[in-house]
Amino acid sequence: MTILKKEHEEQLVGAICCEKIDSLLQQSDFVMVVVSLTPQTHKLIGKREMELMKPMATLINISRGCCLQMALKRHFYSNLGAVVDQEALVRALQAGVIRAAALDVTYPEPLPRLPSVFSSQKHAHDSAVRVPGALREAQQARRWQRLPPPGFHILDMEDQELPYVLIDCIGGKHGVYEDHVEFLKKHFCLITMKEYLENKKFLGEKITAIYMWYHKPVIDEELLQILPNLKVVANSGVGIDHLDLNLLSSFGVKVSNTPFVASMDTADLGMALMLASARRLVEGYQMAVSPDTEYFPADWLGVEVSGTTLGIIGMGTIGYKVAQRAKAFDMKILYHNRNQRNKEEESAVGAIYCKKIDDLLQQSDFVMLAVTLTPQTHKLIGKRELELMKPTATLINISRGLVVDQDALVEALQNKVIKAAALDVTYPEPLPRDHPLLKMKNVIITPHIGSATKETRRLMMKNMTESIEAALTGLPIPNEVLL
Ligand SMILES: O=CC(=O)O
Repeated sequence: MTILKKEHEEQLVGAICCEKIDSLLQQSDFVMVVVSLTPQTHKLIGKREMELMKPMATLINISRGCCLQMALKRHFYSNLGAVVDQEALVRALQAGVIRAAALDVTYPEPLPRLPSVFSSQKHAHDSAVRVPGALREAQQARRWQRLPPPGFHILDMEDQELPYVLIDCIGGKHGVYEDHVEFLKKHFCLITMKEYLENKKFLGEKITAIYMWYHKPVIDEELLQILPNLKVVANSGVGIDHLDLNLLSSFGVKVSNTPFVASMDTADLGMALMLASARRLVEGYQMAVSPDTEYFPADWLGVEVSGTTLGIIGMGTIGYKVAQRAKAFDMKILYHNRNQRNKEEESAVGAIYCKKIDDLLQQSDFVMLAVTLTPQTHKLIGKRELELMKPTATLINISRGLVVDQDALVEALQNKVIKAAALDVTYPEPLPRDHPLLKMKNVIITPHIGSATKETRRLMMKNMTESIEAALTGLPIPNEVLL
């Protein structure tokens, strides 16, 4: 807040000083508490402050939950304890005043085991302090399933003016999000797979586009044969490895994807996986909430990220955004890519090109995979490549599971050829529940969530709409995937 007084320091990091804490609280999506605990900062963030925060905001505390000296001298500081008023925080989280909290510090430490809102709530096994927002979203998702799909009327005159676009279904686990439907219905007459199957002959002739939301509906030759007027498949996300581009092209069907909107979120997730793996976040969380924890051991260590070497394999839009983020962590950045980036792009992030992937593998502390899955990148990282990596290195995969030879990875982790892995993607997805990767402490796995944020998914939907409209009016298709 008030520490960055000098203008040049502010400019260096692009920080804006808020003289009043209130204005910071009101504007921030994430509020990170980094102050020392003093009598002045004691319970600096209380009920009033939390109520000033956005309902979607997250409070992060890496300063002090409690100060040992103060705890010891509790009789002197009977009303001292922490920078955050923890009781107020619990109430704020329970009431949905703020979305979430992420705490490296609490008072006391560890928190009392049971009963405690931090360890005893219904969803205490989730990897975060309770998040009322997430509960709300789950309830909403359930509500979607209960609602009948929005009506589709073939005879509606207004609908007939709109292009007929095939979707898989609405709502549920795999369907088009219900809150996207209002927007989509302004542009298209949406036909669900179920409706199409019930009226194949009529609708087959009318459908001119497929809106492929997370790989659904599945497109095969049989479907293409029944859709003679199909012009375009708009695919959500970046990866198109689930599509047979040659087959689509042989039917004269164009394809688009949404490579740019998903790149920031995917790069963020790459960083999150790298940090979480290095700092053993998942294990740490489990220790913090375990009913058996009596003290926090001082010999429980992770490895540092700042100042180490990151090797990025695949320097496309996502890889480059990872590099931009890693630069802020003072990392040495190596990259391997089919094509070398130009000098300006390289120096903007301080990245060094490795023409040979082997050089990158040998030098990196973290190897991050951000390539597209193609026949050339299929099992790009196998036994040989893993053996080239440092025994202290971590492999992070935010691209596609099949870029890595998964059996070789299991073996490398078991034999300590490399230290750890953090994977957003595997094959298959999800992994069979008895898969060895699921049992390893040095492996973090997330459920393919690179682009899984509300805003990005909405932007994706808008991109897909633009691509369909362009294709149907004969305009150049934004983000057309070329063979
Ligand atoms: O994996 C996600 C995507 O391809 O966008």
